[in-house]
Amino acid sequence: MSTKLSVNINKIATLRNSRGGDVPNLVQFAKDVQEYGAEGITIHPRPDERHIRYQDARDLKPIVYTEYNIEGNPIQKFMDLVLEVQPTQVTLVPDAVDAITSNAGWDTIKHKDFLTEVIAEFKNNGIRTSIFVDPVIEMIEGAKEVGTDRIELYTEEFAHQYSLGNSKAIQPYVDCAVRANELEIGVNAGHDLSLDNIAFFVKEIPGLLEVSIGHALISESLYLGIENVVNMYLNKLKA
Ligand SMILES: CC(=O)[C@@H](O)[C@H](O)COP(=O)(O)O
Ligand SMILES: NCC(=O)COP(=O)(O)O
Repeated sequence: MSTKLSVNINKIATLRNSRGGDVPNLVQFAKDVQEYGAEGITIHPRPDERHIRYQDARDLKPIVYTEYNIEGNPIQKFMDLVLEVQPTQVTLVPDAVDAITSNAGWDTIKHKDFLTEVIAEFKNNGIRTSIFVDPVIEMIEGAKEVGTDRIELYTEEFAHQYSLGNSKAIQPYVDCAVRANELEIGVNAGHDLSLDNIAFFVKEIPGLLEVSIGHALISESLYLGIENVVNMYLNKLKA
């Protein structure tokens, strides 16, 4: 079993929106990265539509033939969109509306009843569920209680520590992945993963099913080219 690469295209929408037109075209970009080898497309339509717009989620649906992952805080408007679009997977993220980016995982104990209800709604509609969590064992065990198919390990702290030379920061993620595997919860990961840290991360994490990568991948592509970078990630994931 190898780890799938899902390309988060939020930053393409950021660039598009900056001039008010349709360049770069988001749909064409999603078609192209799949052709280059991406095994999924991830988007994160935020309530203020600062980058991905709700209409983008609809426009992308017919052209995503790999895995389609829509991330977001399950406010009613988001839930309605996901149920309408029917992606492969929905990833629930407890974002504050004004957050500059995703910056925390779910408290799966405190929000057990809410998450149980929301997850059941998506699963009853045939959509695979994942929830964004910090690498804390109790949160993984809470994830089992709410019935999610998968978790997404929030990897910002790992990425930051790894960049400082502290590779031991991987340990909580290893422990949580082991526990998730024991509980038969699928393991995804994302946030600040990059060409610098991905090979080490994927080597150490047991049963890693998917990584979703956007900010670093798009930034690296400015220098190395998107087709080249997608294949660099694929090679590191399959090594
Ligand atoms: C949940 C997560 O860490 C990312 O998927 C998120 O989509 C990043 O959002 P921005 O692209 O708005 O920073
Ligand atoms: N879920 C993580 C994601 O989709 C992309 O996060 P990042 O690579 O933009 O930090």
